[in-house]
Amino acid sequence: MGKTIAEKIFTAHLRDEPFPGTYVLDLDRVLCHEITTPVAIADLEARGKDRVFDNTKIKAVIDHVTPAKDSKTALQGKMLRDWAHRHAIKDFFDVGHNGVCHALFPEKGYIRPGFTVIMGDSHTCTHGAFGAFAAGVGTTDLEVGILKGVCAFRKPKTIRINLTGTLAPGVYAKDVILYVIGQIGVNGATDRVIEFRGNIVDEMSMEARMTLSNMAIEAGGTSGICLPDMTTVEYLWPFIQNDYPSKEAACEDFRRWHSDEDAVYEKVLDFDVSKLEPMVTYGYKPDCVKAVAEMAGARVDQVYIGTCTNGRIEDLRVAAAVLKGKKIAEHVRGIVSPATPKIFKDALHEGIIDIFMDAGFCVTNPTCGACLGMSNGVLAEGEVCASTSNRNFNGRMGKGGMVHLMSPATAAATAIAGVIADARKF
Ligand SMILES: CC(C)[C@H](C(=O)O)[C@@H](O)C(=O)O
Ligand code: SF4
Repeated sequence: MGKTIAEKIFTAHLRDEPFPGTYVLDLDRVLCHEITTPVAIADLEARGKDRVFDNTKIKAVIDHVTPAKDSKTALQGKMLRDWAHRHAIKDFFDVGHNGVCHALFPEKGYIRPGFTVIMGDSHTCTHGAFGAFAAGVGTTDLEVGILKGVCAFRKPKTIRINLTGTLAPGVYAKDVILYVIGQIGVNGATDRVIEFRGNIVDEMSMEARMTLSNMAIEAGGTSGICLPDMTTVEYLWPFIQNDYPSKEAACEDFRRWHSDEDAVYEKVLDFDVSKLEPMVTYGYKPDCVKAVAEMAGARVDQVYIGTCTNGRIEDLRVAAAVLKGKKIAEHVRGIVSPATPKIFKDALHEGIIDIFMDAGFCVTNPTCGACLGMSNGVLAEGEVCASTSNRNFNGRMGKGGMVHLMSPATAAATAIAGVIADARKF
């Protein structure tokens, strides 16, 4: 019987099977940020176990609120910083070098096909875009991961989602994933691995695949995996060029992680997305999804472009193409947070930052900040934000505030119009 990519990764990393169906896996990466890791660190310290399994496999960043906004966030940052220094964690990113974890770590080349990755963050599924098994975990698992480099998972049941057809101009990975979540629901993939397949995924850039995988958790998915191919090789090439004689050789090697033709899936879902239109959310759950056309005209107070979903250079390019030479509506506060310092610099050199600023946007340093309503753009009661992020829970960006999720193109058009708008009309 054939195996899925997740099953192959599990087999290759199996340390122990304490109960049937429960696999203890060796970890290639334990990623850390300043909101959840300090809790694990404090507990390890209290238990006299302030150790790390391998300081080269642990990567850490202060990203959620940075620079610190108050004493509490300053302490969270300090705890992570002191811990990273104490254990000589070389790949630790602080003010001036830091960015949103799920954009920064892939950009640094830390994620490879076939890897097992955990982090105390629900959007760890993003890294599945590289053909890795990447999952968000709670404090206890994070502690064990830090200490021993292992994590227990249940046998991976996989839902294969085939995305086929041709994406219409102005329709992006974000529209695809919003549509998929709208179709399968916020519990549609609970405790399941989603394997994204089909020509639409094959044709996507790594950035677009990360957008897709990023939101697997919004359908309950443990991980959202894309199969590694030449696009993966091209993205990783600066980091792997000494390991392979050629890109073709790397690509061939990555094929180890392809699901077998006769792999068994719990479910196979087919979506032809040729007729798909730009999508937007309307309620307080990510599966409350409608076509932008149906929501056009709904007023917004703020437009936020950034985050681990859509704060990458490709996203900023798309938004800038819509904004170029235009001004955002007077009543709209436009905020753009390039997800990493590299993205910020690239955007600067490409003239994208100029376009945003000339349009009336405020450009923040790379941080999660507004995405989870912690800094740099918290909403007031009753306010509405058009956002390129991944969560629209009630009060997510500020108590009493409402969030509409959308693509960077739709967000840019919405900023100009001051109401939800279709970028294809601009
Ligand atoms: C702070 C962190 C635990 C949280 C998560 O796990 O997702 C955050 O990144 C979010 O998006 O809400
Ligand atoms: S950008 Fe938003 S969703 Fe992503 S890790 Fe940060 S807070 Fe979580």
